[in-house]
Amino acid sequence: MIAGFGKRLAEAMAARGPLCVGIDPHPALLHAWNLAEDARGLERFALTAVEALAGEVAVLKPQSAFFEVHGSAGVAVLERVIAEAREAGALVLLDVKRGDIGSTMTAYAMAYLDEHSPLAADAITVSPYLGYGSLAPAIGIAEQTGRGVIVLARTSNPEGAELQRCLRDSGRSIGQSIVDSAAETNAGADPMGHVGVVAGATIRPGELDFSRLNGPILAPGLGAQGATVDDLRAVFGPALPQVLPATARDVLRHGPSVDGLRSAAHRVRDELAGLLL
Ligand SMILES: O=c1ccn([C@@H]2O[C@H](COP(=O)(O)O)[C@@H](O)[C@H]2O)c(=O)[nH]1
Repeated sequence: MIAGFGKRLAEAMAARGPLCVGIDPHPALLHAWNLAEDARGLERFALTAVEALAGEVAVLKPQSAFFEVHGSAGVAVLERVIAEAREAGALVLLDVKRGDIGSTMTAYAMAYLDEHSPLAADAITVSPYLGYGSLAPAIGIAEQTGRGVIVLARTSNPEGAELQRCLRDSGRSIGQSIVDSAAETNAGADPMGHVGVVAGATIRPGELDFSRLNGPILAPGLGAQGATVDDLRAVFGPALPQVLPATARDVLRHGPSVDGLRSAAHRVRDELAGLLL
């Protein structure tokens, strides 16, 4: 039986350090790497990032939007990126932020979490805007296939606060209620469950209580969005062992040299190593 995503992620973080690097082929980065803004440029960019990083960091996070923008050729590149990164030993978290009514959610789950799909990653990001319960098909299929689902709770962008900090009747914020729902799903899992949450490294310290989560916390916002390692310490405190800090542009701007990308990732990884001391 395949091990659960929580266990696989905990092992990868212990072996390689807790760093997730995003593969975000922004047009500006393609230009900076002297690549054409087309599917061939995309392919060179993304596979260079895989070559440089897949043997080094715990998790690679391709941003689906930057592949989809190139149509079917871009999606074909994404399929290769997922396969080659996994082959080289990285866990692949596909940042695709899907969410829909349950019956459609099943199709999304089959597309990204079923073993036989060409787009199957180790985990995906999902949006709970249609209700945490609507994500049940993805959560169930992920559990069966040893994969993970990372639910947006309190995103790193400044606009996220207006919705995610709103209080529900229970007095909890929407973001906190997502964390609490994930905690219910993960209860009893060891070392942690397969349902994670997104909580930006940019949010205010003390906004969320992760004490019952028992699952991974994807923390984007490090680097280009302004968050620092000190912010991670302040925001996540005792939950730091579950935190997977994520950064994309801050590493990718050191390409196209494979050594440059690798050194940049190592610098961030080494800085993060001090977090748990
Ligand atoms: O709350 C969120 C959720 C996802 N993201 C994604 O992460 C990367 C961030 O890239 P940087 O270059 O490190 O800023 C990007 O793909 C976002 O879509 C996020 O930033 N915040």
